[in-house]
Parts: sequence; structure tokens; C-alpha cells
Amino acid sequence: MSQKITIFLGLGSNLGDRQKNIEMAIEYLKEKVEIEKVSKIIETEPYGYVEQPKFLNCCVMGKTQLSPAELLDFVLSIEEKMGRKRLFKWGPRNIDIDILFYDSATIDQENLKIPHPELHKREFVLLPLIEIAPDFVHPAFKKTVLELYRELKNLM
Ligand SMILES: Nc1ncnc2c1ncn2[C@@H]1O[C@H](COP(=O)(O)OP(=O)(O)OP(=O)(O)O)[C@@H](O)[C@H]1O
Ligand SMILES: Nc1nc2c(c(=O)[nH]1)N=C(CO)CN2
Repeated sequence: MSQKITIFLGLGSNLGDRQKNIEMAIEYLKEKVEIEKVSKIIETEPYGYVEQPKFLNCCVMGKTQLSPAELLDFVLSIEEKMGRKRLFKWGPRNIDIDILFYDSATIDQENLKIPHPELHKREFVLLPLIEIAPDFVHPAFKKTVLELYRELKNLM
């Protein structure tokens, strides 16, 4: 039996019943991820492409035996099951599940980048993350989530 790995996921929704979408995605995740912590769900201004509805965002921490590639397939399959509507990159969607951290792994493949390359620039990710894991160290920047959040706020 392979070892269980700690993972962090970021969830977002800005189409349809946003709260239900996030709750449903968490239910689906439980099939293969032992959920240990769920942050509060917060409403956030759209980042990047701003001409779109506000998002609900949250982060979850859990344990899984899936490999990184299997975890990506799993989260993409949940998005698909939920009738993924993703109109364009950074555009509106009923559900988005990003892999933020996979333990302390760093992965840089065409279809999978871990840690998520944008996470340190996104308040909507760092704010829920500091609620559930302020001391978790970003494996590339060697800084805690709380330090990344403070840095981002100083820049904003
Ligand atoms: N850490 C990751 N978590 C989830 N998907 C990832 C990750 N790294 C790369 N991807 C790839 O991103 C694709 C989704 O891209 P998409 O165009 O929806 O990005 P986005 O959600 O709009 O932007 P962002 O990833 O910056 O939030 C997935 O099919 C997957 O292959
Ligand atoms: N506030 C917020 N903005 C976003 C989000 C998101 O989840 N929350 N997701 C995006 C696509 O990855 C683009 N912009």
C-alpha cells in the first residue's frame, strides 16, 4: 500500500449556485481524498480577467494515495462530472479545482505544475490557505504560506 500524501487544493466557482458547486466538489473529492481541513468559503473579486462575476473560493487540505498525475485526472474528472463550463482561460466557470501543493513536491510538466505557479500572487488562494496551514512551507520559495501572504499584501 503506497503512503498517504498531504495535498492542498484550491476550489473556485463563479457560475450557477456557487456554494452548492463547491460543496458538491468537496463531496466528490472524498471518494479519493481524506479531507482533513476545509477553510471558510470566501467571496472574492475576479482576478486576472476582471469582467466576470465574483467568485466563491476555498482551500482544502487532505491525504491521498493518488500520484500527482492520478490526482490531476481525478480533479479533472470531477470538473467534467459537474459539467465543467470553462469559457476561456481565467474566465468564468462553475467549478475549478487547482492542485496547490502535493506534499513538498515540485513538478514542472506541460500539463501539471506543482506548486500551482500562480498561488503566491493570489489573495483568494493565500487567505484560505493561511486559515488552514499558515506554517506550510512553499517548496520552491522556501517561505511559509503566511510569509507569502504578508509579502503579497505589502506589494498590493
Ligand atoms: N497544479 C495544477 N492544478 C490543476 N490543473 C493544472 C495544474 N497545473 C497545470 N494544470 C493544467 O491546467 C489545466 C486547466 O487549465 P485552465 O485553462 O482551466 O486554467 P485556469 O484554471 O483558467 O487557470 P489557472 O490554472 O491559472 O487557475 C488542466 O487541464 C491541467 O492540465
Ligand atoms: N477571485 C478569483 N479570481 C479568479 C479565479 C478564482 O478562483 N477566484 N480563478 C480564475 C481561473 O483560474 C481566474 N480568476
